[in-house]
Amino acid sequence: MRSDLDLELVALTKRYGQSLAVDGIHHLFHAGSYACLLGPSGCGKSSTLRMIAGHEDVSDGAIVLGGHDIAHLPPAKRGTAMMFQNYALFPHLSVTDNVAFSLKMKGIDRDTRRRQAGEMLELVHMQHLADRLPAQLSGGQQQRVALARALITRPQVLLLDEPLSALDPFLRIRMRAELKKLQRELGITFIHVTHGQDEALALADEIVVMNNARIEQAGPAREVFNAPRTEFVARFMGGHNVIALPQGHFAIRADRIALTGSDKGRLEGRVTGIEYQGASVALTLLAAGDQEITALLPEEQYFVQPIQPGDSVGLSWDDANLHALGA
Ligand SMILES: Nc1ncnc2c1ncn2[C@@H]1O[C@H](COP(=O)(O)OP(=O)(O)OP(=O)(O)O)[C@@H](O)[C@H]1O
Repeated sequence: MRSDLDLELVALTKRYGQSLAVDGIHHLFHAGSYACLLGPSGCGKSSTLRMIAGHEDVSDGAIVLGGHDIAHLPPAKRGTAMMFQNYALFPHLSVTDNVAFSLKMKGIDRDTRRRQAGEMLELVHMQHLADRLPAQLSGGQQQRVALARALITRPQVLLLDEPLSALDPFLRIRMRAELKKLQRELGITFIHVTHGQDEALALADEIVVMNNARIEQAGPAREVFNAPRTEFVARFMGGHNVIALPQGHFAIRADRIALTGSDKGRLEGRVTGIEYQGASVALTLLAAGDQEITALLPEEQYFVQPIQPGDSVGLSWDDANLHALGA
């Protein structure tokens, strides 16, 4: 169902001189959803986000929010707000003044600014550090301030450019849970750029996979992971094999491949590597046609009858787990 607060990209294009960074993409971000723009470095995801924010000129196409093309409005007039990768806090301003900054620019009086900044800081659990300077905060705390600063403008769409990349792995996982919770509480649209598959799977209602300036596949996280439509998506999302069969190329999840006797499988493979991963064991195999295949076995199953490098085994699967790949 479409809503007035959906954000729609229509043939959105970005050229830097001769080079095409975003190639006429179309997409509808549903209001109130958490979307992740996912893709390798240089695929055009930050350019897309910056065009939505108004920090980059649109070369062609439209960005429709609330029924209007916002593509040529100044950033503050779009109904969007952006949280930057490096947080971009003003070093000489206190936490409260950083958060209240955009209200000051709008000429809102001091008491109202401080009250609203206080509410935002409460939302991100930072009210107790309201008087500190950015340099006196940890990376995670700076990120919360940056979030509060973006949210104080009451955007319909919050844009986040690699918001977790500066954090250590432990904090990253904690903050990602908080981002998700915040998005649910606020009920606004979040569009989050990342090159991390795990991050996208953990956060997104919808994943938009970009490659070479285009959208390669978009859909619910589970669908994009389970049913990749192209070889690029299968390989980029990870956890899949791409196998060539007489009928064509297919993706199949590594944990959907079973081992049988060497003469009983659909393919025969020679074990080239074994990696213990805790809950599972990853076997790397070489099958006919030099195809490298990974089979992920539950660890208790592997240890009943451990297999050694050099052994030949049969590989089998249920055809329902094969996903035909386009070009
Ligand atoms: N200001 C610029 N001038 C010229 N080319 C640019 C500029 N910004 C980006 N590009 C080019 O546009 C393409 C897309 O860049 P973009 O930053 O959107 O990709 P990305 O997917 O966000 O990459 P990353 O994950 O590395 O940030 C790249 O080839 C990049 O080199």
